[in-house]
Amino acid sequence: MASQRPRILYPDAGPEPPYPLRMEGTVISGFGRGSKELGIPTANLPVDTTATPWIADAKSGVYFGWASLALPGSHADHPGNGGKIRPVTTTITAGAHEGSDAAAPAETAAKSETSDGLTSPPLVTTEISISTSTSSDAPSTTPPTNTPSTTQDPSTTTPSSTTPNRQYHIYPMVMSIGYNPFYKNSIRSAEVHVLHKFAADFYGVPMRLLILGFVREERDYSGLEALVEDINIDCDVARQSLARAAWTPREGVVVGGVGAGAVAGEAGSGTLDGGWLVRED
Ligand SMILES: Cc1cc2nc3c(=O)[nH]c(=O)nc-3n(C[C@H](O)[C@H](O)[C@H](O)COP(=O)(O)O)c2cc1C
Ligand SMILES: Nc1ncnc2c1ncn2[C@@H]1O[C@H](COP(=O)(O)OP(=O)(O)O)[C@@H](O)[C@H]1O
Repeated sequence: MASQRPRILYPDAGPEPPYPLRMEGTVISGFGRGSKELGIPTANLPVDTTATPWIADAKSGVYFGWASLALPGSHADHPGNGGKIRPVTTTITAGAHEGSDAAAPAETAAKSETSDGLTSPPLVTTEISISTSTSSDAPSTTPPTNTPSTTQDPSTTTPSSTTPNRQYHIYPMVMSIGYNPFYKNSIRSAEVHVLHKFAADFYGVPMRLLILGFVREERDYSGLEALVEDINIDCDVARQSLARAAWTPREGVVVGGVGAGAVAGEAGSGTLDGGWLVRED
């Protein structure tokens, strides 16, 4: 049963070779189904085997790790945007290896919050930063497309590719690499669900990924609800697996609060080398 899937993967000691794997690019549009059909938006990166040679041989499936985003200062979720961001105290889960059904029921999963980690049962108290926006989902302002674009989306955000000294902020993430057998895609995609509730889209924004482990193979499903249920469990697996010191970056701002004792904005909460995620271009 899906709910019996283990929630913590890999030893506490930290990622094992070939991880961490790195990938970076600019967020492009996909098929527009993530938000609308699944209630789980996914930020797509181009699958470019020149820029990312390892991806040619990477097993299709679900992975977890950390994403960093260089959001423009004008974006509501930019951590430096003091007017829109406030610290709150919340709780997160760690330690439930199996059996605890922390996943949202399939029928409520699409509308329940899956992207900010706030619905997990409590165990570890931490402090996180969240947007004060009351937006219940992440509506895309991008027109629907029939095929995923391979170029930068005409974004509503400020293009940051020309911005010097971009500042990256770190978020936990879960991602899919593959052909989405439920949708029978013919193009291989790399799509990241960031475990944070954003008030606005971030097409065109530079994103880096530090992939720390493999969760499961991609599957076909008899219905949308079963796919959403599994993705919600993937999110739980990522949150709980990352909530250990050796899996949490010691650098930068970790937004989302899954780190071992992590306090958003406080460096040094983990022992993982996350320098690449936040280094300036
Ligand atoms: C964590 C995660 C796991 C996923 N697992 C599967 C899967 O097992 N099978 C599948 O067909 N699609 C899977 N997907 C992909 C979704 O079907 C995909 O996000 C959706 O088609 C939206 O695509 P779009 O961004 O192009 O609109 C997964 C996505 C994520 C983020
Ligand atoms: N938590 C999130 N994780 C990933 N993308 C998000 C999130 N919140 C908002 N977004 C935005 O939503 C977009 C993805 O929406 P989606 O409906 O999957 O469309 P697309 O098929 O174009 O990727 C991302 O490119 C990003 O701009």
